[in-house]
Amino acid sequence: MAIQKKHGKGRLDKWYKLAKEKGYRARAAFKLIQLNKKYGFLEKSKVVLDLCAAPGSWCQVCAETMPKDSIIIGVDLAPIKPIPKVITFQSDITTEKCRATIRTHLKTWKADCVLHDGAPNVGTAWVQDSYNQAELALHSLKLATEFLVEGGAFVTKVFRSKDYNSLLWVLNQLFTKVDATKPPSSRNVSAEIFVVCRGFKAPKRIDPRLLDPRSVFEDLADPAPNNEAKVYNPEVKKRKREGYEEGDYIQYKEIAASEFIQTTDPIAILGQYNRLTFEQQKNGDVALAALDKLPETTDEIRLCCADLKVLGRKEFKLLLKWRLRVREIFGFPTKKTTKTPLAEEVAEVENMDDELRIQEELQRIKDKESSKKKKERRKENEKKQKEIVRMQMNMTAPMDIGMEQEGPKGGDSMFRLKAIDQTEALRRIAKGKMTKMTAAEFKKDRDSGIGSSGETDDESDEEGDRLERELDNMYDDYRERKAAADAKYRAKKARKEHGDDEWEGVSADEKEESDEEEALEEDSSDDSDSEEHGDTSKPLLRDLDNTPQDEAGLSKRARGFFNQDIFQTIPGLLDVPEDEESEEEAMDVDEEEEIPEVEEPKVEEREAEESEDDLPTIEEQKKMRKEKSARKDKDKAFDVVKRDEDDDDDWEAAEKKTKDGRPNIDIITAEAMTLAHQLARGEKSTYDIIDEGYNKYAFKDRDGLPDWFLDDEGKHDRPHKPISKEAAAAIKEKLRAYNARPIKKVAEARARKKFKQAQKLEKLKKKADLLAGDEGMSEKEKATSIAKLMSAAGRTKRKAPVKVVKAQGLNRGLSGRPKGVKGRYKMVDPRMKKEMRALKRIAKRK
Ligand SMILES: C[S@@+](CC[C@H](N)C(=O)[O-])C[C@H]1O[C@@H](n2cnc3c(N)ncnc32)[C@H](O)[C@@H]1O
Repeated sequence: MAIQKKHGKGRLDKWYKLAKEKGYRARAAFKLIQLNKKYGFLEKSKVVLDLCAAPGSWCQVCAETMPKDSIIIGVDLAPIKPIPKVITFQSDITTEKCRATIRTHLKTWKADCVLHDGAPNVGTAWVQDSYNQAELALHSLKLATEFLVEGGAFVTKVFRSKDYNSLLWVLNQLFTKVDATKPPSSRNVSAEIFVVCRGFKAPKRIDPRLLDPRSVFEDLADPAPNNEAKVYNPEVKKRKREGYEEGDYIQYKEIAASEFIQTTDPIAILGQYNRLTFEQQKNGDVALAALDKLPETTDEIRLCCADLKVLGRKEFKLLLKWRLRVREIFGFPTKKTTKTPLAEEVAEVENMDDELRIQEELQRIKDKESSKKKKERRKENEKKQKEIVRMQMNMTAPMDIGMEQEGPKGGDSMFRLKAIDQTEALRRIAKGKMTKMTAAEFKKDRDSGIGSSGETDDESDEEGDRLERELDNMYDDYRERKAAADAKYRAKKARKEHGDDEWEGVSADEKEESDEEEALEEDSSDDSDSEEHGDTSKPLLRDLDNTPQDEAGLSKRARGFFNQDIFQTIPGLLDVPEDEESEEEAMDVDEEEEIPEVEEPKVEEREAEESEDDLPTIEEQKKMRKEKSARKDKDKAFDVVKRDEDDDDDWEAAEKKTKDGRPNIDIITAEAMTLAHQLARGEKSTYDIIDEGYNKYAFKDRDGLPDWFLDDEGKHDRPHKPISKEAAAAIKEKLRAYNARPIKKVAEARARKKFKQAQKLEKLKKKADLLAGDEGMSEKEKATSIAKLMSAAGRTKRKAPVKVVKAQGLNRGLSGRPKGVKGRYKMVDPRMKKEMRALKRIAKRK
């Protein structure tokens, strides 16, 4: 593999050529393109500050990538040729002047992104180069902290050197995300690396030391770590032993043992030095003399101190222990006495401790909670387990173990599958897995030292199966009992007993299915109704039969049907004991009273209302027309009934479906009425009705017939049951009453009016009471004031007259206020006006 040349033509690599081709001023453009491709910070930015921008390829990329009308400011020591849409100026980014110029350009704006690709003049010693680079990066960071918006991004170039970590540490303090990367277009031979920092924290106050190169790269880059508490780590030792420090070319080094005692970084000493010496004469150290005399300074220790390079892990530990003991004797701070001797320097460590403490606390709470939950679960499981055993021994009913969930009315929940399903344990029972699961859980608990269960999985399985079977049986039982109480079911059963399974034209299977469906439907529908359930079937039966039946054996619905005038002539149909009847009457009256009575306006009144001023609005007129046509439709349907009065046979022609295809309920009701009438009068027996069911329409051979034919047949090929005159009259009456009812809107308006009047009256009453109770007034005064009050209340406020607007020309068919009309207005249709006048004329003539 050919090694890339750093100088001469070796520089002209593919990126160089590509940059030329694309018109970028430097190959560096691709570094930004690639960084942005990875982190996408440019697309989101509206303001960018490019520090050390010459010759300007990064500015070019920014102008291309950022949204239109973005602000791009480029600064460099060297001049930058103008770039469209980019502000450039010449300045040293480390100076105050540069900062002020940027401020004048940005005004009050903040940058979304600060870029720094600065490189100091290279060529001096490598160490110096890298330091300058790091320093320049720190300067750019300083500018970034001033101009960046919260959450903004900062991209800087650094060289991997000993200052790199310090810089990274500082960046991490100021940004939420810090990533170091080397884009593909950056030469491998180059030590440069790019750090992309996102989510600027924008702290209100930044410690100036954080941005001061001297503190960052001297103090922080190589701080004396507090290794007090650290256990010996050979890795550390190894790292420290690597090579020689700069300007440190002495191979053999020794240090006074007292230094080792006093230092905060004993591991560094152990790694860097060959010997810990006790030679006092040489050092004249009092501490060393004391140390030398200490009984803790054993021969073994002295031997270890003599040659540190040959020591193993065990010996290092021995020396560290000795140091701690001595420090205690000498009264130096140890881990026991103080946690952070360099509290000021390593303030972050303190924060870390806080964080750790919080985390520990959280973890402790979590553990406590989960153990509490476990305990509860275990208890619950134990309880259920016991109950299941008791149940198997017929000592208890399933609901005692939570199989039953109280319904909203404490209802019939024993077999409400949904409710059962809500109980996790029961879901498991239903699957026959509960005990298995429980056993497994118990086992798990037992393993973890919680709970106990002596059951095996197989036993649990058996139990589960048995429970499931029991539950199934009980459910079947319940359905049987419930269905038996159902009138519908009784009727079906009776049909079955007669061997009339095909009576309804349904196969036995289908019937069974529908029966089942019904049972399920009842299940759910009866849930809310029933009040009790369970061990006794009595309340269940009573609840299912909840449809109130009167003494005549009729349900409320049936009573409503037979209460129609048509049946009044039939003696004994609705006979009930007198007291009960009167009770019911009273109830009816009450019910009637509750509904606001709405009087039907007399024809004259209506006519009076339809004076010129009160002509219906367009909307009302439309509605009225609709209603009129609906009434006409009804009348048409009613024509059929009319015909009956002339000729009963015409009923044969009555259509059971209206034009829109819906069943003609009036005809059907009339048929039902007739049938009921006949049954009630004893003109027909149930047997006759069943017998009538066997007719030519009951059996149809549809095989091979086209759909259109079957459709047509379905519509017309039906039996037409007779309708009696009484039934027709009843329906007619019903329709008349229906037509006579005011439209909903009118009824509502009247009810509103009534309500307001009542409110007004209430107020008046109160006022009159107050006046009457006023002792300072004579009786006459009271009477006159009350009379005044009454007359004032009687006076209605005169509303501004309603303006009548004729709907014609442009106004016709328009909804909303017509142009140039203020206040209340009414749109009238002149055509409607004419029609109504004509109607009046005709009525007069008649
Ligand atoms: C690698 S070039 C920048 C290339 C640039 N990003 C581009 O795409 O065209 C490094 C630049 O840093 C500039 N520079 C170095 N020290 C500087 C300082 N203190 N203030 C301003 N610019 C500086 C140099 O003049 C040089 O032009």
